[in-house]
Order: sequence, then C-alpha cells, then structure tokens
Amino acid sequence: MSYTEDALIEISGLSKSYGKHQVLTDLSLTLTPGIHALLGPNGAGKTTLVNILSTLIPYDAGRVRVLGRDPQKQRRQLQRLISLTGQYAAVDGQLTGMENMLMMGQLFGLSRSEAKRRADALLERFELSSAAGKRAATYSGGMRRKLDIAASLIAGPELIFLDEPTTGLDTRSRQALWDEINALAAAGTSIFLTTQYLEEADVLAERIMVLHGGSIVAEGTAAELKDRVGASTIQLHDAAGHIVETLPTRGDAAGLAAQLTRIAAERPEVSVTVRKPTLDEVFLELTGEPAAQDQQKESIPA
Ligand SMILES: Nc1ncnc2c1ncn2[C@@H]1O[C@H](COP(=O)(O)OP(=O)(O)OP(=O)(O)O)[C@@H](O)[C@H]1O
Repeated sequence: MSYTEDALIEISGLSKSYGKHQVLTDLSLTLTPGIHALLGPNGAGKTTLVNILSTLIPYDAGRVRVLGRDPQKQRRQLQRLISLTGQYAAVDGQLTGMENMLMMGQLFGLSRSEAKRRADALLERFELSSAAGKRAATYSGGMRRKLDIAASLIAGPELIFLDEPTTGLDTRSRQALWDEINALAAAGTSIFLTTQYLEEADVLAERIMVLHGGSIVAEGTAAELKDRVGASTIQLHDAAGHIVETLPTRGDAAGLAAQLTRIAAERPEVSVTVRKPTLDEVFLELTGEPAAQDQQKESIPA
C-alpha cells in the first residue's frame, strides 16, 4: 500500500490487545491535516489509539504513519513534531505556571531564552500571565488544563493530541478551551481530539470518527453522519405546537414535495417541520449506546 505525502495520519489493519482483551481490531483510517474528533463510548479504545499514535505504547499489527513516521520505529523523530495532553493534566503542581512551561521547553531542547520568550507569549494567549508566578497546585481545574495545553505547544508541534480535553470542566471553561482549539487550528496546527461529547465533536471537528467494537464504524462530517443514519422525518404539529404525528421520508426532494402536498390537502389544520436526526440519535444507531451527557463525567480530577 502506498502512502500519500500530505496525509496527517494513515492507519491500515491496526490491531492492539492487552493480554486476551482485544481493543483495536483491523482498524484503518486516513486523515488529512485539520481538526479531527474521535468519538466513542467509555472504554471504546480512544486513549489506546491516541497513545499508539503519540508513540506512548506499541501496537501489535498493522501499519501506522503519523506525519509520515512510524510511531514505533521513528519514535524520537515523531516526538519532536507532536504533543499530547491527556485526560489527567501532566502539570507539576509544585512548580509555578512559568516553571512548568520552561521545563517543557527544556525537554524539547529549546534554549532558556527561547523557552522564556515562547512561554510569555503562550501564557498571555491562555490568559495565565497573572498566574504565571503561582504554583500550579493553586490553579483551578480549567487553569491547569489550559496550562497543560500551553506547555504542550511550546515546541510548536505540527499535530496536537487532546485526549478528552474538556472532561471535568464547567461550561464556561469548556467554551474557552474550544475557542483556543479553534484558534490553534486556524494558525495551522492539526488537532486530533477524543471526546465522549457529541456536541464537542460537532462544534469543533471538521471530521468525526466513531470508534466502536475496536474499529471505526462511521466517519464524516456531522451532516454526513446524520445522513448515514436515516433520512429526515416530517413532523405534524397541532395548533398548540405539539407533535401529533411523525412520518418517515425517503430523503429525496420529489418524494418530500409529494408528501407535503398530500398533507396540505388532507390535513390543512396541521403545521409541519422537517427534521434531521440529531447526533445523539446517530450515535445510538451506530453504537447501540446512548451518548454521554454533559454533566456525567464531571468527577475526574483536573
Ligand atoms: N494498560 C492496560 N491494560 C489492560 N487493559 C487496558 C489497559 N489500558 C486500557 N485497557 C482496557 O482497554 C479498553 C479501552 O480502554 P481505553 O482507555 O483506550 O478506552 P477509552 O475509549 O479511552 O475510554 P475512556 O473514555 O473511559 O477513557 C478498556 O476496556 C480498558 O479497560
């Protein structure tokens, strides 16, 4: 199989087990630069896939390339081009925000002055300048998460992995982080994020991959995924706005027009709306499991 030059990530036939427990099974995927979201229920293997792609753990079989490098055989090379921030912030609470930044800069071989210059700019951008001299242990969960991401950006990675970046954050911090992720992408950094939140995938990602049963069961834009699951429905409402009937459609304009004409003739008293399935319905259809609700995973320590 040949690999294209400009691909961000190319995977074919990837498998990974922990002992007898097979987590990834013959998984294949090709991604171009941009923002990608890997969506999957608890335990689907999202972290496992991210850890393989970001060189942290080996894989059993298949072919994997990240920015053209094999994360297993070209570990060091790849580590200079990517960064990973995990569900549990890798921030050292005993160090100040600035010290955390400088430590990460040193790890990536930056000179102290260069690391300081970049740290100042990043702390400013993440609105952490005034907290830069305080120990990270005193930060709120949202601030620690932001510091974690800022530190991971110090070496200017081409690709950043964000494993459930907003799990445990309140709505306001989540929104702020989404803004930052969008700004990063606008500046040319590619992003591979995992999430259990459909809303997050929908808001952020150009493309969404659904991981289930060890492989990617669906991939596309939010609209494409909705189309995959089923055509729109026509909902009939009474004068009070209550839905009195839901009719399936074939999805094509001619069929829809004919149905609406018939309804207009036979039931002039109702009003109608045409509705696409929600992403929650898509998720349920593809995985057989309901999507995570916003408030369900708030207990993870930040
Ligand atoms: N080091 C390990 N040893 C054994 N089993 C593991 C190990 N790491 C993960 N697993 C198992 O592999 C499966 C996938 O785990 P993984 O953490 O990749 O899922 P996830 O989709 O990231 O889930 P979550 O959203 O809960 O983080 C789970 O059943 C988990 O218990």
